Amino acid sequence: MSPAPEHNSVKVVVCGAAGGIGQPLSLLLKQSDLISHLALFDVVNAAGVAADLSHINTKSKVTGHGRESMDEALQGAHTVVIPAGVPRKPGMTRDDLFKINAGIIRDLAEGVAKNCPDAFVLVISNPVNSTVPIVAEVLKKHGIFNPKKVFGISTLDVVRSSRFVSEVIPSVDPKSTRVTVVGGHSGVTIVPILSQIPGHASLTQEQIDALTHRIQYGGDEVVKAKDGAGSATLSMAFAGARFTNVILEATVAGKAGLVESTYVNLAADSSASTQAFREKTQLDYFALDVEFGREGVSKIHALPKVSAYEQTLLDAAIPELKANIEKGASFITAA
Ligand SMILES: NC(=O)c1ccc[n+]([C@@H]2O[C@H](COP(=O)([O-])OP(=O)(O)OC[C@H]3O[C@@H](n4cnc5c(N)ncnc54)[C@H](O)[C@@H]3O)[C@@H](O)[C@H]2O)c1
Ligand SMILES: O=C(O)C[C@H](O)C(=O)O
Repeated sequence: MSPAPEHNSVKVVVCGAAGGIGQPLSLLLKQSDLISHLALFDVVNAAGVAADLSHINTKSKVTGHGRESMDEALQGAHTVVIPAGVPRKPGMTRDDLFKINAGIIRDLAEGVAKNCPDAFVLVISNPVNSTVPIVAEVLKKHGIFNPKKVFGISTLDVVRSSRFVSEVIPSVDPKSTRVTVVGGHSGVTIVPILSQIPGHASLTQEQIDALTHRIQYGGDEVVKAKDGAGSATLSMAFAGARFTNVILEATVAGKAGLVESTYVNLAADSSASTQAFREKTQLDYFALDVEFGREGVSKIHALPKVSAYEQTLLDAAIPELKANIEKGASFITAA
């Protein structure tokens, strides 16, 4: 077991820190007392963003690192958060981003292997269903993959679910109601388990259909509204900071019992129930509720009881997810 990091030696790196997500995410992370050094890496304008944030009177030191200094940025990191890469424009799927983002993620994962092999790696860049397997395969190639420490941030699906459900069921408080969202992070692979939320019985099937569709395609709503200027950035920064803070609270502050849905390698939990699920689905990655401890994943919660309707959603999600995972993994293994 690795020793708990001292609060004054927790370096968090944001890769893609000058982007639409990277800037507000870095701003939110600057507010954390658990971070002692916030390193901002980007191929453009990292120094400017870092200079700006460095004036905020919170605990962390802020440094900026440009194209030539990725190694310096990543050196000794505790946690690496990755929103680097291109976002969608109207008419594109997340998978259309693979051509450009796969190589960016591979190179960043190589940087992690070289400079901070023990780091927690939190991937935001799309297509998440494929970029997480890319990171894992690079780390496996170097013999350092720890499935308890690599995550796809699917928190935005959870955040949207809580908000959208509260608009339909007035008794639901969007802040305190956490909806379990499983599967992956794109279209039909996003499966919200609405049958488990309080007040579900009051929903008509038409409302369940509409809510499910809105959660699965919430990203498209933003892409359409931004009309060519990108995809969700502010809500993603909020979701990304929420997930990063959970990781820091569990691994640095030692807070027990924290649970968040995240896209994770199912080898992270060797329990019979997780391995039976892996066997049944034939999937190596799946978003499920995960409980965190000092070392990262402490437990992957079983898929909750699902309704017949949700089972049809899962049946549609699994083949697409499988193809997405294979595409990401083979980008490294077949190279
Ligand atoms: N997981 C999610 O729920 C979720 C939500 C929203 C967006 N995203 C994804 O996040 C990614 C970023 O979105 P955005 O709106 O911030 O895009 P953006 O274009 O505004 O910012 C991306 C940043 O990455 C930087 N970058 C590019 N290549 C890099 C490299 N090799 N190393 C370091 N930095 C590099 C760019 O210079 C830019 O500053 C996209 O792929 C998008 O699809 C994911
Ligand atoms: O929709 C996108 O492309 C960005 C992100 O994955 C989202 O869900 O908002």
